[in-house]
Amino acid sequence: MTYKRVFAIVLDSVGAGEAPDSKAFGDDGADTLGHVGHFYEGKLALPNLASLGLSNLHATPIEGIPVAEPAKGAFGRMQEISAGKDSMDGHWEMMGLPVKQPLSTFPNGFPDSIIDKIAEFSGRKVIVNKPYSGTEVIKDYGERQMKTGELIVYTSGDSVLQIAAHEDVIPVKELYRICEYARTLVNGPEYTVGRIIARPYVGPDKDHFVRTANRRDFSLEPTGKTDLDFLKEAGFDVIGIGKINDIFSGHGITKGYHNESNMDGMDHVDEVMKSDFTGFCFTNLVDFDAKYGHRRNPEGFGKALMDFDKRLGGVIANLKDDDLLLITADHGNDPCFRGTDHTRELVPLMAYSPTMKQTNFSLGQRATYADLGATILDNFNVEGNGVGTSFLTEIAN
Ligand SMILES: O=P(O)(O)O[C@H]1O[C@H](CO)[C@@H](O)[C@H]1O
Ligand SMILES: [Mn+2]
Ligand SMILES: [Mn+2]
Repeated sequence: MTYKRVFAIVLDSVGAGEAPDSKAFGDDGADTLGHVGHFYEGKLALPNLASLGLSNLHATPIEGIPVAEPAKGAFGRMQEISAGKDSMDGHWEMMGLPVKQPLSTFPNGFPDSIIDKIAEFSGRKVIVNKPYSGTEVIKDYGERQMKTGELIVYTSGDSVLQIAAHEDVIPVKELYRICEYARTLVNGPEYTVGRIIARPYVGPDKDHFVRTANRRDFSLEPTGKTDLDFLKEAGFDVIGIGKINDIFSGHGITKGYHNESNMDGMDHVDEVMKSDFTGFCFTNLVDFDAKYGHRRNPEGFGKALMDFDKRLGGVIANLKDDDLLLITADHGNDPCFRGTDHTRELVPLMAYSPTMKQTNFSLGQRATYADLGATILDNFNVEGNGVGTSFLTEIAN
């Protein structure tokens, strides 16, 4: 074992620029970090991410983020090989299970065969049933739902079936039950949907509706073993923070924490860092994506990055000699791009330990996100499914 504890933090949707296949997704030109930096005209202050090589790894330096000379650790970018660009694809691929078969998407809404069953099960009429932004859909249909108790079902460019419900009209527990039922309808073979997402919200009227932290993702069961399973079976601790537990349907996780927000997530990271464990702590911070990326709000996105960066300073300071920190993302969500969907991009990769031998070097452009999990398995001498190439020797202490 090289490192006793490995911490990976996924900055959900913080893409690092165009990927070789961006065009095939209609996303050529997307660059989440580059465009947020440009929006801030040099005032995006991310000193800790910068010290780990955030600008070094980008094709050209990000505006306002100095190239670290030298960078504290190793840096690079990773390319996605999964068919989709959703969180599930990204996280599964990081853990050695790329999603090779495209999952079902519904640009024209879900077929009656699915909608009718949801209506019958819930005893509620289904409305909307088309791609929509989740904050817009409650603005447009929330007041109606408060009167009628109908279910707001919508989707996006991703393989997702989302159900929005006012917490006072459809209690959260009932919403979860409906989502669990909807899950059973789309596990294949006809339709295979990545995630059913419960989207509860509160508020008196359309100008004051807010979505709550009771969001829950009901993912497809992993279609095979992931690196998390291999680690757990080998007796290591596998701690999931944020929607990690949901994304893997609890598989391979020994302890899970639900996040209220990015800052709450970082509180959990701090708490776990203070504990003694041997294994892997996997964190997802979703606010970048849900609150700013899909909302095409570059200002909020940059602010969230700066808030994270402040907390990162504490994490770096608290790392023990045998801790390894990895920072990456699951896809892009360029807040300056057209539409409101995720963007196919390369993702950043930063690796740092206070004791790593070699520093200030590039890990290059990794051919798959699975290199991350392969490195973690290699660190713990655990055999996996052979997907991905470990870069442990390069970052060893
Ligand atoms: O618009 P909201 O509800 O945030 O939904 C977004 O969140 C989903 C998961 O990231 C995406 O597929 C997109 O639909
Ligand atoms: Mn995501
Ligand atoms: Mn998203």
